[in-house]
Amino acid sequence: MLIGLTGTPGTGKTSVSRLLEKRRGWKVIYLNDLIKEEHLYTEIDEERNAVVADIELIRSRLTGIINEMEKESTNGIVILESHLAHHITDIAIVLRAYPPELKKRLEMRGYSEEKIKENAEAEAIDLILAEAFEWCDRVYEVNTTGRTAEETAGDVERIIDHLLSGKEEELQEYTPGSLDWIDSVP
Ligand SMILES: Nc1ncnc2c1ncn2[C@@H]1O[C@H](COP(=O)(O)OP(=O)(O)O)[C@@H](O)[C@H]1O
Repeated sequence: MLIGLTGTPGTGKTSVSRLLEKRRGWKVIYLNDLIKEEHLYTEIDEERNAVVADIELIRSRLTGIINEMEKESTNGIVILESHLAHHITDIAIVLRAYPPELKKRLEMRGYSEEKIKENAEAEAIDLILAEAFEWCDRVYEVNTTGRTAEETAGDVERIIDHLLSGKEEELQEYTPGSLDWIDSVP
């Protein structure tokens, strides 16, 4: 089963993925690294120090990788980790962080003022969540605010375990739409 773990940069996708790899033996594809390593992009945006991902190229490259990894992974779970994951997967778990807290996390990571502002504003308007609704069949939302990476990993683990056991009806607490942070960016 392929699960997209998405969310604005700084919400904790990488931290959570590393914890779940260790704890559960689930395979993780760190998509942003793969995009750069294998040039799965159309151009480099020098100004924003970012690349413009080629989603079609990524999709075709991932097909073979995912089939292989599902065979090797515990329970056949493959996590696609990236703020782009929801463009690829049918199931998306969207990590959220209250923008003022997100800003602090990104400051700790040495992001520029401009990139911090851009990401905090994207988080405030639910940008990734809205995209996930557009692209995915099933979307779950995990609020990481005021919690540790360990606790968030526990939330993601609980969602995946319920998907594996077919008990999605017990995942109401992760139903998207309860967060309204539109006025949270100073
Ligand atoms: N509840 C939480 N869940 C995940 N990460 C958290 C949480 N609280 C604080 N953090 C911290 O926020 C940062 C998230 O960074 P990272 O995992 O690289 O995010 P992303 O991969 O989404 O850009 C890490 O330093 C992590 O320790």
